[in-house]
Amino acid sequence: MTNSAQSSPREAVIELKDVAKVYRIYQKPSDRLLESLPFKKVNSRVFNALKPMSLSVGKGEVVGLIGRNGAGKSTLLQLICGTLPPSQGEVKIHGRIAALLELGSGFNPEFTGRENVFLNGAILGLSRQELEDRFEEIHQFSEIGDAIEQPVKTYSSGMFVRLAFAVAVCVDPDVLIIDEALSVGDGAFAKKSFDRIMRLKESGKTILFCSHNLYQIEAICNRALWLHKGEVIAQGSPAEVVHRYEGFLYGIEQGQNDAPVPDIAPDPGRPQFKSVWISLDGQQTTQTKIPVGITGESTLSISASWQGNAGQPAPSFAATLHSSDGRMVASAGSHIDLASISQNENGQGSVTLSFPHLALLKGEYWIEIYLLCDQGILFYDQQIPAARFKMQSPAFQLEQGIVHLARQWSSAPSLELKK
Ligand SMILES: Nc1ncnc2c1ncn2[C@@H]1O[C@H](COP(=O)(O)OP(=O)(O)OP(=O)(O)O)[C@@H](O)[C@H]1O
Repeated sequence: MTNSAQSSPREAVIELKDVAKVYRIYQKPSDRLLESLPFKKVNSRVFNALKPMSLSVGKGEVVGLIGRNGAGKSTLLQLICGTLPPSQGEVKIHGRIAALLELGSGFNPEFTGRENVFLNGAILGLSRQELEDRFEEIHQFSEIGDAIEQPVKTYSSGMFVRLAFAVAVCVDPDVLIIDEALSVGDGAFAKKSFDRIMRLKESGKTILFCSHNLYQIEAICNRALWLHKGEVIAQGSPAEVVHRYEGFLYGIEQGQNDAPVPDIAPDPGRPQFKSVWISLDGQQTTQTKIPVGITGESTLSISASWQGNAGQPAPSFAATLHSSDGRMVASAGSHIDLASISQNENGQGSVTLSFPHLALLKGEYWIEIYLLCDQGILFYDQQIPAARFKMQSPAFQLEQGIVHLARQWSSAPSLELKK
């Protein structure tokens, strides 16, 4: 892992050399105009949204940008897309770049959806004929129906996203840039979009996206880049970078660093939890905070029901177990364990995950639960915490740590141990 410029061994499709973005901040908006007048002195200060950085992204790489709000992720993506000019340095892109940045950016509000498809496609370098050939696919993908003939200023934000997404993925881009777009749109569309992104990834396209969803970064990317206050703090394998970043966020929660952690907001329209219940040794409890202690012999079960979308694959269910200091002790996901999850034709289903002989040592714990897409990457809903409980393990009273591991001992009255 490194925090300096990193060049990819693959053929580079994105190259940034010493690129920086500086904003001048004025006390009043009118000061910006006044400054252009000769001999007029106004108060302003310089803000480094992105400090000088170099970056090389190879063909077929999927790079995830992480960092807190205001870290410079969108700024970096906009510099790469060319929608923002750098204050210094050079940006080189080899190939066609399609981007999903701000909602509706690149669309002319007065033009119809159809006209915007042609305008956008032309900007991306497609000929009229190529666009005519692809128009039906784009229209179908967007699912906006007759609204394609209406000016886009009449569109809802959902319709905007659908059309923008359809254009971006159907124009056969070499590079796809996505600013948190994986989390927009309703359940069925988000899933379809996500599948399309995975297809682009599998076909060797280069993808750059930013997300606050660290699990998604680890699951999809082959490189992660952590930005903080306009600077690259670390880049390298997603598992390592996310681990370091999580440590930093954990420091924030403990008051050692300086800001709250952003939450993943569930979107309406996506599969959602309906009810969650906990059972101890088969006895259902109505409380999600179990007041009594659980011993190392107990079986703890967590059950959940959900309302999903009819005609969509059943979601995946995952749970994480945390100790009272916030550390994740264990996790389980139906997509990892290849557990079968079923739902009815109306998209309703339920699941129970049991931990027999819960071998945790004394202390307080909590469980978080998640509903994800069938591949276990796209988040639909979460409950944090879903349950809190206290372990009492009289049998292991003096043991220290978090978990009681099954063990065997051997000893010999000599210096030789049996192999
Ligand atoms: N036009 C502008 N003028 C001045 N400052 C700006 C301008 N645009 C962005 N900034 C500042 O640059 C910094 C980086 O912003 P950016 O949007 O890139 O962050 P981000 O990491 O994408 O955050 P988020 O996760 O909230 O989207 C922020 O402090 C932001 O306020």
